[in-house]
Amino acid sequence: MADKAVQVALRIRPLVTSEISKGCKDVLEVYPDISQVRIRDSDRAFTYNHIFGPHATQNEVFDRCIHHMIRNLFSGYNLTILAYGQTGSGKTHTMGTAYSGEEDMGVIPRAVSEIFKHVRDNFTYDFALSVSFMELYQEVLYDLLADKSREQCVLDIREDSNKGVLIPGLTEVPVENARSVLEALMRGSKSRVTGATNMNAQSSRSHAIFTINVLMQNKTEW
Ligand SMILES: Nc1ncnc2c1ncn2[C@@H]1O[C@H](COP(=O)(O)OP(=O)(O)OP(=O)(O)O)[C@@H](O)[C@H]1O
Repeated sequence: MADKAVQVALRIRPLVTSEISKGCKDVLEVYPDISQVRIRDSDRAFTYNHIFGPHATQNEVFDRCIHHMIRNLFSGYNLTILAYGQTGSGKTHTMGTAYSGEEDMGVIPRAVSEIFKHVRDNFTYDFALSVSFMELYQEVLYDLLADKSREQCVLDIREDSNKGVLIPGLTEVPVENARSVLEALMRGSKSRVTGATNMNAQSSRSHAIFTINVLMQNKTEW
């Protein structure tokens, strides 16, 4: 597991309509066999664990990068899926953070469905799952699942030498099925700050962390 503890995938999104109308062109050449991209007309090349070209589907991304890791959760490992990239590069689309129930689902809704498949198929353990959702905007942390006004949703970040980083007061919503997780995801997404940037008319303008906590206990130990 150690050599695979961190995997980096590159996803190249297709040009969006505004870019096509400005005459923008793709500048990356993909070499899937060696997991490499090269910048056209240059000698600069970059290698990743996985590369997805502009035509890759949401399903391919999930299947190749995430699906096999979900089961590690049930062996007690923490799993972080982090999307990183400049504004408009496709983080929200890939993660499915702005899930509305209609679009081609991104990573989070697919991961949620997979987690509940494991829970349903496992008869040895009892499970208690909960979710939290927070947003870091201009160095202030907000609780996206608290039923309060925005000003009352501000959270503190504290450090504890034993427990690491703590967020006292963060709302944790107990969830019993995939549907209730996705409802929490949609509810929290609506409270996020959005605005337009030069690169993205619907930019999120913040960092968001959606956490699923899985507590499992052997039925014979109760
Ligand atoms: N793989 C893809 N296929 C088709 N369209 C995509 C893809 N990835 C992103 N897009 C589109 O590109 C635009 C920008 O994507 P998105 O909002 O996900 O970017 P972002 O990285 O979250 O930006 P920001 O940091 O500004 O919030 C959106 O219109 C989105 O629908």
